[in-house]
Parts: sequence; structure tokens; C-alpha cells
Amino acid sequence: MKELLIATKNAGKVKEFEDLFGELGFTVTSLLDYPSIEDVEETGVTFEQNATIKAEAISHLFGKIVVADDSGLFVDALGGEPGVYSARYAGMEKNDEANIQKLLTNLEDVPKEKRTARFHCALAVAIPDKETIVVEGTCEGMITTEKHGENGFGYDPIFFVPQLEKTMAQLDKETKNKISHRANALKELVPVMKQLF
Ligand SMILES: O=P(O)(O)OP(=O)(O)OP(=O)(O)OC[C@H]1O[C@@H](n2cnc3c(O)ncnc32)[C@H](O)[C@@H]1O
Ligand SMILES: [Mg+2]
Repeated sequence: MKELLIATKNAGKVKEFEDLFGELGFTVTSLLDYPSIEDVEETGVTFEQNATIKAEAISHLFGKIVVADDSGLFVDALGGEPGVYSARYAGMEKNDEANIQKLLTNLEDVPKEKRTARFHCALAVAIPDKETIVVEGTCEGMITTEKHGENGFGYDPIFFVPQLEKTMAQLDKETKNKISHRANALKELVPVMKQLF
């Protein structure tokens, strides 16, 4: 099996990448396996920039191909917030529950039909001495008024997927890994990974 380092400390993402890249014949390691490595500062204003920053910083450190994911939620009624600040929406401790509660509060007076949103994911592949490659994926949905479901991570309990009539957190992982923004970005990455490995 080929090994692939993902420049993330987000356990929810790691679990999904273990399944998604596992299907492509990779074993996944992440920055959770290297706790002494500092968080890479996300100074970009787009998901693509932040994914590139994370992938290139860790690729330079390890001298090998590294994938990074920068992802989050655009909510139309909030002018696209929280966007690239999705992880830190309620503060630097990046607490999922606090992020959810802040979003629900900010959407309190927004009627059901106006609660449209989309998850967005940028995946960057940093390759030593070569151009970084970035692919992106989205998933359309609506923000619910309360949480439903225990699966997944982050904003999943309040992200309703109309075509499945469930929140992301009510989906089993196989189904989420077919329709999510991360799965849609990864579909774009498959030909690239086949060339690189
Ligand atoms: O930067 P890394 O180390 O990858 O970890 P992170 O958690 O900081 O990740 P991001 O900067 O990409 O921020 C992602 C935010 O968007 C949320 N998010 C991303 N993908 C998600 C998904 O599939 N389901 C629910 N929330 C998601 C997640 O909870 C974070 O709040
Ligand atoms: Mg982050």
C-alpha cells in the first residue's frame, strides 16, 4: 500500500480521508501522528490559498508529496459567512458545538426557504520541486433550525441535504463519502494521484 500524508489535525477529516484514499490503495497518515508539529497559519482568503499554504508547508518539512484540505460552509443569508473562517467562527478553540450555536443564532430570523448554503472543499497536492495542484468540490444544502444526527463532524448536524432529505450527520459514512464536497473534490484528484503514484 502507498502511504499518503494529509496535512490536517482534524480527526473528522482524517477518518474520511482514510476511507476515501483507502479505496485508491493508499494508507493515510496525518499531522495527528506528528503532534509536535505546530498548526500551519491559514493566512489565505480563499480555501484554495489555505489548502496550498498547508500542503506546501508540510511538504517542505517532510520532503514528500502532501495533500491538504481547506473546507467550510458558505451561508447565503449571511453573505457567504463563515467561509474560510468556518473553523474559527465562534473562536480560536475551533469548537464545533460553539460554531453551530453561533450560526443558528445568526440565522434565527431567516425563513426556511432562505437558509440555502453550500459546503466547499479545496484539496491541494504539494509535490517537491513541482507546481502544487488544487482541486475543489461543493455540496449544496440548507441550514436547519436544530441539530439532527450523530455522524460526521463540524457543521454536519445542521447541514440538510435536500436530495437525501437528511442532514449530513444523519448519513452513514459511505453515503456522505459519495455526495460530500470532499468526495466531489477527490473525484477531480483521482487522475492526478494515478499519475503521481
Ligand atoms: O486546517 P485543518 O488542520 O485541516 O483542520 P480544520 O478543522 O482547521 O479545518 P479547516 O481549516 O479546513 O476548517 C474546516 C471547517 O469547516 C468545517 N467542515 C469542513 N468539512 C466539513 C464537513 O465535511 N462536515 C462538517 N463540517 C465541515 C469544519 O468543522 C471546520 O469548522
Ligand atoms: Mg484549519
